[in-house]
Amino acid sequence: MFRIGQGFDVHQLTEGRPLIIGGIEIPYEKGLLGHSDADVLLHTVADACLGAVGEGDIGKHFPDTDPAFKDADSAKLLSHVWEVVKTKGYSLSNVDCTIIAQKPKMAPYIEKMRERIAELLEGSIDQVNVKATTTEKLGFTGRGEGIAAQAVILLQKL
Ligand SMILES: Nc1ccn([C@@H]2O[C@H](COP(=O)(O)O)[C@@H](O)[C@H]2O)c(=O)n1
Ligand SMILES: C[C@@]1(CO)OP(=O)(O)OP(=O)(O)OC[C@H]1O
Repeated sequence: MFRIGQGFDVHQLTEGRPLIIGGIEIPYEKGLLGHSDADVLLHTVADACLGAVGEGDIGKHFPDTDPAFKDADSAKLLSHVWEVVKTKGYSLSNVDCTIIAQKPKMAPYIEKMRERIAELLEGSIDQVNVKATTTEKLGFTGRGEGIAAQAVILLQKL
């Protein structure tokens, strides 16, 4: 039995924060703003996982009003979500993600992101795809005001 889920997330770019995407710190003049470390890609994957198993979204599991999640490592949040998925009897078939960012260039970091996501979802790198696109300078991503990410995941019953 298969279950599909999709995720979408956006965080604002601001000065004075590290840029962490897919569990990887990327050298850049700005970082993403959030209650947690604001890892837009791991949040998106977590939401896709929760969607696939009908468990709501990360805001339900980790409220942004809870001080426990202030500056939280999103890898830990995704690991917790993955435990929920496993408890329901599912394993990873594959996940496909897109980062939407005008800058910086993601290409040098994509393989490391795939490795980290595969590790967190207890799969192999060939089960994880990460892409990046600009929006050709259009919209909030194109103006460099924020970064968005989306993901589609397929889970299979163990
Ligand atoms: N932040 C980004 C955006 C894009 N890339 C890579 O560049 C390719 C071309 O992007 P377009 O938006 O012009 O289609 C894209 O396919 C990615 O390989 C990137 O590394 N980082
Ligand atoms: C991750 C959480 C944790 O408090 O906070 P944020 O970093 O603000 O990220 P968001 O994508 O808005 O999701 C809400 C929260 O679950």
